[in-house]
Amino acid sequence: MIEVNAEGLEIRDLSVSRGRTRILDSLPELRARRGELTALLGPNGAGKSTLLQAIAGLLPTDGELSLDGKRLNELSARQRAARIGYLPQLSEAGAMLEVFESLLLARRLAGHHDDDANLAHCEQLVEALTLAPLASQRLGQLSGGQRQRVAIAQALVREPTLLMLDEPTSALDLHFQLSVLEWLSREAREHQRVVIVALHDLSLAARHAAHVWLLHTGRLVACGSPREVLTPARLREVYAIEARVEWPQDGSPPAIIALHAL
Ligand SMILES: Nc1ncnc2c1ncn2[C@@H]1O[C@H](COP(=O)(O)OP(=O)(O)OP(=O)(O)O)[C@@H](O)[C@H]1O
Repeated sequence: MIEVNAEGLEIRDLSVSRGRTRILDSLPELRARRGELTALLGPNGAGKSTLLQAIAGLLPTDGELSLDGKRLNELSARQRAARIGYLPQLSEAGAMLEVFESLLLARRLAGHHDDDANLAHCEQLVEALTLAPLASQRLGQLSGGQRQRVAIAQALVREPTLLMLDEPTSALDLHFQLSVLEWLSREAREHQRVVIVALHDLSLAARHAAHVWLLHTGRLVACGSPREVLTPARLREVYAIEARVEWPQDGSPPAIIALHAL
């Protein structure tokens, strides 16, 4: 029986600077719920990575960030690492490690110390993400898309309460774009995790996200369901594109088609 907990991640009046430059400016109250996939959207330079890094504790912040009612800045580094999984945009770390080894290591670093359970969990995940053919290859020998799938597994294997992935599908082929997003929304639902995914593919976001945060030049432009947020007028304003937005009545997936740049 899954315990439903709707608290999740809460952001209030958040500002983030890098050096003297303010990148995110007073984001108002925002919530990412347990059990849901939240898509973080916005054009290049909008502040998506900055927001994820700030939540992960990698950048100083003003304002409030809490997870299940507990303020993140009051957690120790170890407590944060156990609760939060963060997959950066590009990661080249650990090129000499083998894939399976890297998963075991990620799990131990997140505070899971039962070796038998760790082995069983990693084997299960490798199977589920169809990584078995890559299990004994070194990370440095993988293609960009294969490395990205392993990095997603490294974030998942930690079983964090809050899982954040920065453009996790950027190097993936069409099959894996769909299956990774399906996997992430199932992870959120079945394990009541908070999952936040920064994406550029608006159709994927519309199809898989329960909730969308749309950023533009360091500000929150809109949040809500994909259908509420992703309107042609807003896409014109934020992305400077003319787009066709389709929400079919027959249950087929939504589509957001960029027609031309303005
Ligand atoms: N390490 C850094 N030092 C200084 N400024 C930075 C740094 N990283 C990003 N910025 C600036 O912060 C702003 C937001 O960048 P960020 O990477 O958060 O955007 P993004 O929405 O993730 O963009 P993209 O879609 O291109 O990945 C940009 O103006 C960028 O130039």
